[in-house]
Amino acid sequence: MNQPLPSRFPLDQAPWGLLEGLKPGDAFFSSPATTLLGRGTAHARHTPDARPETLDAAARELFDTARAQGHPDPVIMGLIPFNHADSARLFVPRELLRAAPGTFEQCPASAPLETRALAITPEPSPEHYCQAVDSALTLFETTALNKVVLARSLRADTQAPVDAQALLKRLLSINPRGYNFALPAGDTESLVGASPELLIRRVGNRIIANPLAGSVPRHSDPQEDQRRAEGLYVSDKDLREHALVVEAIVTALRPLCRTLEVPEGPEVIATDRMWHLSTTIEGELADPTMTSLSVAAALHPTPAVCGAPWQDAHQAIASFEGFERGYFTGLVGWCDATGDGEWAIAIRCAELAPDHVRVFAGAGVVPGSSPQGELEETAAKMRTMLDAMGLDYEDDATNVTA
Ligand SMILES: C=C(O[C@H]1C=CC=C(C(=O)O)[C@@H]1O)C(=O)O
Repeated sequence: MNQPLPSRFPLDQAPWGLLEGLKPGDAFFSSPATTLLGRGTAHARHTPDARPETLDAAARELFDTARAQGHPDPVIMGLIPFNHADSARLFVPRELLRAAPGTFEQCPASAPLETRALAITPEPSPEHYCQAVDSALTLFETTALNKVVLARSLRADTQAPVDAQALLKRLLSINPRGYNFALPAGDTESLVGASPELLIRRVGNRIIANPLAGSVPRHSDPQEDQRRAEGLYVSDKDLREHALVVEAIVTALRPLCRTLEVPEGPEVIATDRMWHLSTTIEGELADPTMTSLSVAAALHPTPAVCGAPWQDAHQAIASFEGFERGYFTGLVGWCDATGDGEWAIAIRCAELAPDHVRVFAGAGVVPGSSPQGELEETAAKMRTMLDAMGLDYEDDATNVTA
């Protein structure tokens, strides 16, 4: 299922050429299956909330409006927030260009950006984060909560706006096989990232999900790096953390699917900075009219970004995390008028604003987690974006006394 999507659209040019055309206000999404550049906006909906029914209704309206105005084959691109109470941004681009996937590896290597930061502020502080993990560990003993994903962010005030196109080029040269994206996230903001995680791809009645959970930072020494990957395979804590995600996705997909293939155990995959436990689940939809967006909305948020049970985890995040996630740990992707599409989890990403950037990362907390371990995991995850922007930041170890 990682071969190019059978395209009903002409392939306009090589992927790299597509990226060269990215302008402020445009939307770019590349995956192992396709590359899309949405130029401008023909029709948009900023939904009042991100509940599945609201998203479905907004998508139907967008397709109807686009067709009524003469668009023969509209495609929706968009950002869906973590929180169901927040607004999603769905839009049909004025012009859509598509390229075949997979040739980013042959593209010229791009250097990291040289971002000048006036100040870098952790929001919340490392100390607050460690206390949040500690509070979650207490909840495991006293409530039904089994897992919660706790996140934090860094705000870097910048002298000049970070260039989304240059940042994407760098991300594609270090993560050519991931889900790389840049989409407008506000009047002057955009969300740019290199996610390793596919929530759902639909091609006809076939679907594929690729949840990740259970992680360890990579190491510059190849032997130690290998040792860490092997350790992840047998880490009880990480396998439990992973199993909860697979279980939730399988439970949500079963009623939607005629067939579902679930491997017995996870494999280990690498990004530039992390090793992750990964499971590829494939199935055949029972109702082939169900769109990629509807399937994504039915699954979101999985315990890879929220926790289990869902309501308890959501409550713990609202009580302990101390910042608004917005589109971070939401969804980014596209859906065409036949329902085919891809929705990746919006992680390993940064929000770019004219005078600052905000980088995010979260980590799954389960019984057996340690505050320091999760702090280090989130620091390592943030490095993908910090390195690409050329920003230096280390948590101040003296702050961290949970
Ligand atoms: C929430 C994030 O990662 C999720 C996805 C992969 C592995 C994860 C983990 O091992 O904790 C998280 O569930 C993030 O990267 O910010």
